Amino acid sequence: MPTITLKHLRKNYLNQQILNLPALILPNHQITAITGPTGAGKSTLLNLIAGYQTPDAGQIYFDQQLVFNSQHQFSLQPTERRVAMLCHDFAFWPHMTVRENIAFPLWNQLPPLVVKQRVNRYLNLLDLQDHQNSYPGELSPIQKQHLALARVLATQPAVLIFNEVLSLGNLALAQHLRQTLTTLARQLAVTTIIVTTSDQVAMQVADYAVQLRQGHLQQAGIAKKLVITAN
Ligand SMILES: Nc1ncnc2c1ncn2[C@@H]1O[C@H](COP(=O)(O)OP(=O)(O)OP(=O)(O)O)[C@@H](O)[C@H]1O
Repeated sequence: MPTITLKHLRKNYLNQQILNLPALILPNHQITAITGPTGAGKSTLLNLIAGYQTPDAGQIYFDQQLVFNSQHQFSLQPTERRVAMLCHDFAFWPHMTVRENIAFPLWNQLPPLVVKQRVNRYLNLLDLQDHQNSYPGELSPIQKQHLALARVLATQPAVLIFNEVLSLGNLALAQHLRQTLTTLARQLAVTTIIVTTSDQVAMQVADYAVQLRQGHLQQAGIAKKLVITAN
């Protein structure tokens, strides 16, 4: 897990400042939660870290490696940052089997035998062996969650990010996904950043928590010591 260091990070939309973080360090804990009410800037921060959006100013480091610097217009692509996002809508390839969905992102990167071994490992981990030749449309909601996790974990990212705010359609399903994700992240030692509106969720699942309010840092520290504030 890299320690993620943000310096003088700013993001505007239409001349309105929506994120302003003079200095923030996300230490190399296993699970970090970014929390705060709607509009606090959580998704924006996640997207800036991942490289899906570009800051208006500032620098981002993963450990000592510079991944973004506004002064030199330098920005590593998300794949170069080895950041992967667990998609809330899962976005499977419907015409590919479960096995093919997990293998597809690996085909251009690894030799066929390694892909096969990697896919077998994650099929086993997520209890999907018996469904490897099924199509995503034939899976239960829980199995779809497991496929989404297997597919993203099989890429072995340096940082896995998940915006659970976008996926709260069904509370029981959302809880299952959060639980499975955090259990696996710890078991596999995958650094994970979860975005949530709930301070309670942050305290339950995370090691470190960053709380935002209106684009500013409210608190950052050990998740269990987060001071819960009214939204
Ligand atoms: N593409 C955009 N254009 C204009 N304003 C935007 C855009 N994206 C986000 N914003 C604004 O930036 C602010 C922060 O948005 P952001 O989505 O990062 O907040 P959030 O904390 O993730 O909220 P939520 O919990 O609802 O997802 C909000 O006021 C939002 O309206």
